[in-house]
Amino acid sequence: MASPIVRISPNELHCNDINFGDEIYAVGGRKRDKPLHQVNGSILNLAEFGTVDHDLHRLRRAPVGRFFSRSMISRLEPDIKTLVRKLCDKLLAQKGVPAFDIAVAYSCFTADAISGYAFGQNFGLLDQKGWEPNFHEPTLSSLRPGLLFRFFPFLKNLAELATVFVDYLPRVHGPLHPRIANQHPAPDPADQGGPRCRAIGGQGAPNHLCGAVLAAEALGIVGAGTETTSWTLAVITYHLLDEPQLLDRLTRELQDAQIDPMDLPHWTELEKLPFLKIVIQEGLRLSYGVSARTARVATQEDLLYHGEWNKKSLDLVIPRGYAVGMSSAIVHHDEHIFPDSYRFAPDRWCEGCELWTPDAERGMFSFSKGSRSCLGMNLSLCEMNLALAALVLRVLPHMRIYETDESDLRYDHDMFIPMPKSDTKGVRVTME
Ligand code: HEM
Repeated sequence: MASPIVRISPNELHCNDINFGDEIYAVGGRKRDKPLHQVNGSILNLAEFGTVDHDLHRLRRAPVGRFFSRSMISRLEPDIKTLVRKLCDKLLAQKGVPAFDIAVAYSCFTADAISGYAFGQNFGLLDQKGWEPNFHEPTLSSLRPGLLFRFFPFLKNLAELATVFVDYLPRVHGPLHPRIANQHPAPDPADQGGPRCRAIGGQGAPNHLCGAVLAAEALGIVGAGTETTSWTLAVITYHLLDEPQLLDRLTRELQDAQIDPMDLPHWTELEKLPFLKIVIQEGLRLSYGVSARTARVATQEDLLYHGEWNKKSLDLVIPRGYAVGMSSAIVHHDEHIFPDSYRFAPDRWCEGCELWTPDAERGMFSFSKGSRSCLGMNLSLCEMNLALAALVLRVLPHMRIYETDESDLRYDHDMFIPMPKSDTKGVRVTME
């Protein structure tokens, strides 16, 4: 068995021990940078997501984070309910249409939700006739060169060409730039960067960066808010259709609670339904969120690791300045924490049930942990609770899996988000 701490490059360690997770992904003022090599893989260096420095990250996250609290998401809830109804109506109207990828359909829903919130006007992807264009493909295209950028970061300057080619970009990418520009006009040069720019870019953000900072933040939020939630919904949908007894059990729970899919209750009420809750939890576990190893650098303290290896005690000092990371795609398949880990088994989250282990909650890394954990968790939970309740009652009884098996969902390679095998045709379904 490999050591729980393994050196994976001259500057980085990988950790496979959940007991050390709270040290790596610390909170409470313990500073954690992101390694430069890691953020080099993203074109979002100006957004909070791609910010190396702990303090600058706090400065950038605070103004955006306010919009994603539970109370702010509750104010957004009526818009999400409207989109859920549109999604269900549109899926029901696909009767007789050739098989389509349900992950792409869900991506239209999540992209409309986050774009509407970010820009005040959504992309309208659920209003178009089919599922094309969508934000799915553009997101994958922007993630594809990530590894190349890590080693040759100067190549990222090519992304600047997007401004020149904005009119030739896919229809959903093109409007992004002008939309941001219109809503956030360039600041007065006398205004030291402008209040909005300072809020998002950090004190002292130079004027010329303002548009770029806002564009990076917008792209980060729309990108992060689209593919993650939609993939979790697709994974859950596949398993509910593949195992009808799970769908029956969830349907019964929703019916017993008298949930009306045309007049959904508050998402926080849905969250109280025990089976819905663990179905979502299990979907999050098997969709991983981010599969990449995301590392943190403790800049002000050495980290002391105390664990066990080969039945002997293992004590290590990880010097400050050194990157250490974990990956949900590995942790979520730790058989000590999640036995029979590839099986979709919601009951593993119920204390005392088959496959339950006391470490399960602590072993959940889908939204990451600590000061740089997912900013959009509440939005995502709101979307998933509302969408699943309506889909189960209205749509899934008419949906069938089409020429898709588990190999079309299973994690095959990492593109920051988890990717299935390259020749998959997606999680295809038909409507009857
Ligand atoms: C199932 C849904 C989602 C999952 C599993 C998920 C997962 C994650 C993870 C693991 C991270 C940390 C990445 C890292 O360490 O580099 C993250 C960060 C982030 N997520 Fe999510 N995410 C989800 C949905 C969303 C949504 C709906 C939004 C919408 C705003 C969002 C916005 C963000 C942002 C802005 C960050 C960067 C936070 C920061 O660096 O301070 N995510 N997410």
